[in-house]
Amino acid sequence: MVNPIISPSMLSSNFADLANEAQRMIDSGADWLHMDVMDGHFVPNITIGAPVIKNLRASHPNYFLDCHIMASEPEKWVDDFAKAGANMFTFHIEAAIDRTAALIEKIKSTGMKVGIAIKPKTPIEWVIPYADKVDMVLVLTVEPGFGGQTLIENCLPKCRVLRDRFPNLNIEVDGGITVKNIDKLSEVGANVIVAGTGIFKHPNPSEAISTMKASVYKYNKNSLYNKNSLL
Ligand SMILES: O=C(CO)[C@H](O)[C@H](O)COP(=O)(O)O
Ligand SMILES: [Fe+2]
Repeated sequence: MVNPIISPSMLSSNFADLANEAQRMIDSGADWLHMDVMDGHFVPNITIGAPVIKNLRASHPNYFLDCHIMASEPEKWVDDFAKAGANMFTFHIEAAIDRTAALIEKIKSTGMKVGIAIKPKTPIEWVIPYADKVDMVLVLTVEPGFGGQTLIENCLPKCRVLRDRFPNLNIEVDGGITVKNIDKLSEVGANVIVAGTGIFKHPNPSEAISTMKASVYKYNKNSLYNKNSLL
């Protein structure tokens, strides 16, 4: 298995002060920074693109930028994100169902890590054929597009299916996760935790991050080790 990783969603930060907000999360114990990229077409919202990643990379060379690409044509953005300094490029399989293998290879060829994301209503069977070819699978636990939604619990069995079949896979969960429900995610084998509202709106973000990390350790302590660390 792999390491517990906490990746605060910068969607909940003050974008006008992004560099300081990112630093605040790292100082609070974040392992990665989750960057939500929305194109206004795949999802009904627009956020940031590669220029923002480039500026954040320039001011903070060592941060792991975990880019969640909610775009209808993910292949269009691979080179821009690679040049901008993204570490992980996670695309939605719903946007690339007929060309998933080629897209995985394209992302790998740039040196970025590859993730595949699935929406709540997408069956887990769609990603199983690719799970041993990528660095991470992202199981969305809300409909993508907005922060601050409620966790959809019927997404959780997908993590258990993946963990049982792929003990060394990074399984990321994203949407509606807080210190109150983190144990449910840890219990089904998720090891990469994204939280926006659950960290930024917590009175003590550093405490929220350490509570989430402790939960992942607690439920997976017999199988967690460093071998496949992405850091
Ligand atoms: O991908 C996302 C939305 O599409 C966000 O990463 C996610 O919703 C995080 O925000 P919150 O923790 O507030 O739900
Ligand atoms: Fe996200």
